[in-house]
Amino acid sequence: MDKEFTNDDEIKSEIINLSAILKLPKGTEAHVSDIHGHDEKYSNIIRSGAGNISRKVSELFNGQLTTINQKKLVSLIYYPEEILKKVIAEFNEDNDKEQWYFGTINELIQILRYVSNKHPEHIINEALDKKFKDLVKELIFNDLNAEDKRQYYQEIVKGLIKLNVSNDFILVICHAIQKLAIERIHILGDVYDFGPHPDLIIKQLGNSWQNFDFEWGNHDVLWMGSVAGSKLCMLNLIRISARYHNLGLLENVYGIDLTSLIRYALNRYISLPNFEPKVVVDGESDDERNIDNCVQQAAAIMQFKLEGQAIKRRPEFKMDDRLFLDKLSSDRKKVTIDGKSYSIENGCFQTVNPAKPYQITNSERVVLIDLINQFTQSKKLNQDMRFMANNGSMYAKHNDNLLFHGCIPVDNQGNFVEMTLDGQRYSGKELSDYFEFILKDGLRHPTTGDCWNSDVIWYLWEGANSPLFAKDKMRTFERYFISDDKLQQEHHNPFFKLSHEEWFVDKVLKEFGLGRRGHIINGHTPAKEVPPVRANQKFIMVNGMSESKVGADVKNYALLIDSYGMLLETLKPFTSREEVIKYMADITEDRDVVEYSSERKTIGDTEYGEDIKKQIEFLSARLDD
Ligand SMILES: O=P(O)(O)OC[C@H]1O[C@](O)(COP(=O)(O)O)[C@@H](O)[C@@H]1O
Ligand SMILES: [Mn+2]
Repeated sequence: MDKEFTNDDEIKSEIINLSAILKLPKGTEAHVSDIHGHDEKYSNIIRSGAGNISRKVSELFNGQLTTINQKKLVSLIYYPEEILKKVIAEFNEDNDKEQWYFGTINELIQILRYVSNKHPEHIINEALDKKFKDLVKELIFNDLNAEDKRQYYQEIVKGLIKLNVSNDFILVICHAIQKLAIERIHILGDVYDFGPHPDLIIKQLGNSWQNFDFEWGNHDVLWMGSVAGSKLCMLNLIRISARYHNLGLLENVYGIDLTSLIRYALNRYISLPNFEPKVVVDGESDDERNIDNCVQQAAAIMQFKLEGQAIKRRPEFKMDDRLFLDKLSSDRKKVTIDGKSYSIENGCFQTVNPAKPYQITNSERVVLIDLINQFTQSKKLNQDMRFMANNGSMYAKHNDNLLFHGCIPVDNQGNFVEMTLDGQRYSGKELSDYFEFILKDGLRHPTTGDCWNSDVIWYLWEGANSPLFAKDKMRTFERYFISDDKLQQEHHNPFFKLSHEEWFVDKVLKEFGLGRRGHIINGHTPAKEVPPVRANQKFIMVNGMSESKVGADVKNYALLIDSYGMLLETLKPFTSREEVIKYMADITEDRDVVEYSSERKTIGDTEYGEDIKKQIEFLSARLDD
């Protein structure tokens, strides 16, 4: 309890206040996923309240404002700085401009009032910039349409225009609407990957007004694992960064000097078609493409070697079928897999010693030591990864719902898969708990040597029983070198097939101590052909934003849970901030009700409400003393 009370009256007043909060409608939660480092896309989601703001606007103004005027209002709320400039520049007459201010401020105040009605006054106070706090509150708590108040309101707006502060006033209201539209944001993994600025997402969250939590994704683990000292996590991360022309993030943001790696890569490798970076970036030079290509090869080969060592060190991971370097033919043009010989296309195995294929060379060792020291010591990387670790978990339970990135590994019958790790058997919830313990422990005790923590953290990236990877094998080797569709295919854990069945969802919820009225909400897997809502509305797959990786035909979603139920927002493909502003594009393409109850949920029905009830009990006990 933070507050100090000096007398019983103060305690009584607090009890009354807290009891009243319990009766307010439950705040809106937003679930998004797979941001993959695209900060502008993330910002677009936050500014639009994950679709909640346009919904509020249409609820309020359908029948009053045309669709185009609603659209203009909505984009003003999302990007007030830019849209204001654009709109104001279009007025020739002062009178028109004045009328616009009158109308717009009135509409914005109505929206702010609407999104405020769920929040206790102290939250509204926090959401408002102190510059105009009293004035805005005066307006939102009054009915401006009442005859005697209209005059009063008009004088206020006239004053704002006369004193030339109406733009600032609009900014304050728009920002407050953005803040109050969502109470908590759940980020279902893969904040990091190939996108240009995951660091800016972390920065935004650091200043976040909303409550938030991460449910880590497999890519996040690569980044956290690198800081914990896992060379395998680091090599995968570098390989992917080069593949998507994103090494600049490491160099410019995280201060990792890649000189030794680049020099080594250019020395030992020449560009190959199978290592062509997967994106073409405006203004990128041939030299840069060559670097991306060769670095990818250098990282891939070191990865395959160190993977071989880890697989042999850890038989319990059961990954022997991922050992390839000892199955190359002597001319390195063929590889034997499951007794069958396959042609290697564009191999780059010149540093692989046939006698000791998993041994790294001296030059590789020098590069690796340089890099892993830098990764574990980068101040900024440490800060951001600790932020991810401290605000995240393998899964979260929130108001009866179970949230995670990928899956809970099961067999075809839906039995939780057992793994023996460090002499103990784990499955289901306990397996996830164990992985979380190891990841956090690894970050608390970073070490660049080959240790248990590092190996387990790497397993989380690509092991068959990793809840975050959620597939059988990561076919990196096959996808680079063997042109055989079947061999390149990765198969999802049976969890996904079973996720259509209600009994199975109930079973998973039970495993995590949750009841049958809960839901499973996850990300990771783009819903291409399959519906995102399954198992009698108990399973919702929110794949937020990975269309840039898997193609534009994949739908993006955000799930909103408010006091009435659940809404699935189908998000429009995001191009860029400039385009969104230019076309005044809304975020939502479609909106589906997943669950609706006319009986509104209150804060009293939530976990936050449970905390408040405990506080009330505690305070009441003090009164009885
Ligand atoms: O498209 P790329 O760059 O080849 O990456 C494919 C790899 O990414 C993964 O899909 C993992 O990334 P996601 O978590 O974003 O799906 C692997 O399963 C797969 O091998
Ligand atoms: Mn993922």
